Amino acid sequence: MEITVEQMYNIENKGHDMGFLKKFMMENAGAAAVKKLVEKLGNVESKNILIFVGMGNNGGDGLVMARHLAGYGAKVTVMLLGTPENIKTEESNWNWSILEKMPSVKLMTGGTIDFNFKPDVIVDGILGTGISGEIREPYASAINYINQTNCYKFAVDVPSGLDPQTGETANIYTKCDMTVTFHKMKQGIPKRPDLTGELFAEKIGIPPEAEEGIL
Ligand SMILES: NC(=O)C1=CN([C@@H]2O[C@H](COP(=O)(O)OP(=O)(O)OC[C@H]3O[C@@H](n4cnc5c(N)ncnc54)[C@H](OP(=O)(O)O)[C@@H]3O)[C@@H](O)[C@H]2O)[C@H](O)CC1
Ligand SMILES: [K+]
Repeated sequence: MEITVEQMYNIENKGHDMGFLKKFMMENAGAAAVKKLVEKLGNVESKNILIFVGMGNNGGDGLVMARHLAGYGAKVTVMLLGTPENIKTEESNWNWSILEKMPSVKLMTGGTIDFNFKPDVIVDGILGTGISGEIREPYASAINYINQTNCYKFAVDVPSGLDPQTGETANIYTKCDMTVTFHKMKQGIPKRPDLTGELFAEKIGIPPEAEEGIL
């Protein structure tokens, strides 16, 4: 079953109100994404994994992935596309704070695209269901870097720049090898298999009762 982005936000909010906090959804989303990525790649130990993180909860999912991937022994670098004080949500901030206590994860901020290593894997945690309009900097430079870099690319929830509701693309967008969306498939995502690559919808523990009156 495919649902609308509006339905997804309503289900998220109802689940949160039931006590299954967005922080728990984010944890399960990041964990599910890492499970699929590691299943696909096999051993990620010592692999250079570069995670681009937007300032919203798509970025938050990327922050959770960073922590889990460090646990698998990957060499993780997080590029926050802004400054930590401008992280939009409490649940994203919570995960950023954990990473600040983890020397095993390299944190970069501000969005200046300049790395002294070639990534084996890039994770696109830039934009998800909160996308609106032309892609602004530094998100645009990050998307261009991802498309210009030859490595395995993984999209969190949806390739950034692809509208998960309509399946239309913004002025620029990422082209990925795998996409993991959460809870249920959003209507626009399956329209662009050329951008999503292998596509999965993973459950993240939202109570089925959170869909009552919405689906
Ligand atoms: N569905 C679920 O059960 C869960 C979903 N999760 C993840 O949450 C995101 C949606 O998070 P949200 O914070 O609502 O939105 P995004 O992170 O996608 O984007 C918002 C940020 O992006 C900026 N933005 C928006 N459009 C543009 C643009 N064209 N150019 C540049 N920047 C843009 C926006 O900035 P503003 O200034 O506009 O506020 C925000 O900073 C969903 O996709 C999932 O990944 C939960 O984490 C887990 C459960
Ligand atoms: K994304």
